[in-house]
Amino acid sequence: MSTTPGPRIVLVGPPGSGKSTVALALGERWQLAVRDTDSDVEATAGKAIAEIFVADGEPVFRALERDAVRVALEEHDGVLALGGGAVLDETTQELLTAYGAEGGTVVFLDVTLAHAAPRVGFNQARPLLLGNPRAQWQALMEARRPVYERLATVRVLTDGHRPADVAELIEQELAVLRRGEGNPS
Ligand SMILES: Nc1ncnc2c1ncn2[C@@H]1O[C@H](COP(=O)(O)OP(=O)(O)O)[C@@H](O)[C@H]1O
Ligand SMILES: O=C(O)C1=C[C@@H](OP(=O)(O)O)[C@@H](O)[C@H](O)C1
Ligand SMILES: [Mg+2]
Repeated sequence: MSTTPGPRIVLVGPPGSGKSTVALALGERWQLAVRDTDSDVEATAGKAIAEIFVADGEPVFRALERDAVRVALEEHDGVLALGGGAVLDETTQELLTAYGAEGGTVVFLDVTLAHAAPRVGFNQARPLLLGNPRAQWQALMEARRPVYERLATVRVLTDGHRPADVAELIEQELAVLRRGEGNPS
């Protein structure tokens, strides 16, 4: 296993890719603590994300999120799930690039619209998807895909896999990478 300081693994990807759920599955599988920056932001703000968007606006949410990611990368050593848009922040991009370069694992949980749609149900809990949720999701995925791909050290397509199976796929991918680097697992 990696001796890189910071989280054992960081999950990125669009809403509905399963970051929060797969983080819990990985935590269970590896017996590691699980942290989610969306929960950290809600705890700091004392309100739900949708409420922050409505009452304070997206820029306030993004600033809270930037701080939450920085702190979690510094002090969390288990499984870390980010919010889907966290990677758009430049500081966060720099931190994740450095983390990856030092041997950290950033997994891009990929998913197609057809599989993301039934998962998120496109309800009120995700304020960015209000209006025309499918079109919004597609537009944000198109804009973000290059960023997810650039920052990730591993990509796993989650279509048709249950969360526990995605956790297993991630473990398999990491084992393949370790073998490629000449390290016995
Ligand atoms: N691989 C999966 N297959 C089916 N449903 C999933 C999968 N991953 C997550 N879900 C469900 O989809 C919803 C959104 O998952 P979540 O983990 O919150 O995604 P994210 O954090 O990436 O937005 C949840 O209801 C969750 O139970
Ligand atoms: O994609 C985004 O910009 C967002 C994704 C959400 O997290 P999930 O990706 O965990 O749903 C949450 O951070 C917020 O609603 C904004
Ligand atoms: Mg989430």
